[in-house]
Amino acid sequence: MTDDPRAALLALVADPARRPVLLALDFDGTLAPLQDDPEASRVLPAAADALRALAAHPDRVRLALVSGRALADLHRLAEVPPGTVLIGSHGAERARVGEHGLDRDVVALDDDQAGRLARLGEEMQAVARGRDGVWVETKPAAVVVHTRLADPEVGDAAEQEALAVGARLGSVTLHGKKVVEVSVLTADKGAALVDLRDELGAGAVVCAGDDVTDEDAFRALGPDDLTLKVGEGRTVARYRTPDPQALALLLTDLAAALGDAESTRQPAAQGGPGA
Ligand SMILES: O=P(O)(O)OC[C@H]1O[C@H](O[C@H]2O[C@H](CO)[C@@H](O)[C@H](O)[C@H]2O)[C@H](O)[C@@H](O)[C@@H]1O
Repeated sequence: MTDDPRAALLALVADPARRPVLLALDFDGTLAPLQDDPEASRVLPAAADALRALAAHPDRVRLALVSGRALADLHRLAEVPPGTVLIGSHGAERARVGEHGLDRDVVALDDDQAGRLARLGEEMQAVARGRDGVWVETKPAAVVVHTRLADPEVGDAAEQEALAVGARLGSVTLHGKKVVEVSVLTADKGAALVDLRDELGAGAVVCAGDDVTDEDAFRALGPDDLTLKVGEGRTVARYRTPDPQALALLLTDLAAALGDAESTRQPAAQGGPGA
């Protein structure tokens, strides 16, 4: 078995027995380099071009973004091609990108969940209050405390308090990169990805991500799938690539390989030269 993710990826997608391959990609830190301001996050241009090219081969590859972002944010910022499935809020939200908008599921909270979400919002605002660089993001089923802009000791103290709030009020608490997210639902990226794979009848999954929540997705997959950690840090993923730029190159190579396969097939199918 190779340690080269490029060779493994191209071999997997070339195997007719594995079609279609579900290409499931995290957004922040994977397709989009991390930013101080989450509103500034965008898919790298080379990766965006590759995704558009890959979307032209739905018989070979299906695209999904699997993110912790609220679905509406993910759709607005990622600008992925029609046909792409968006999994947001770490699996709690899902939609498919259409030509004219989102075909989406709605998050339904019961009274207990809605009540805990409201209290989480209030208590997390109290955690951030008076701490420079600490701020709160609200999602349909979760509240997030961000500390990337804070001094390390200020951020660490805020994260510890946020974790304690999560232990009291949350169903799931995630401690990611300079972020504590508390959800009132029990979704995770792994369960959402397995559901999507089964629904699509995918022959294999390629999954890339950079943060601790992506480990849920890696763990949920099998030895015949391809898991790819982006960047440093402990992982259960089989392969590693250094950064989003390197991932964009892999996607570019994959799109080129599918394009080449298409262009070598077409002349014969259309009665072209040599037919
Ligand atoms: O699952 P992901 O697509 O990786 O989303 C995880 C979280 O991403 C965002 O926060 C992270 O990225 C920000 C922009 O680069 C960065 O400023 C922040 O420190 C990171 O934690 C997003 O704001 C969260 O809602 C997502 O859960």
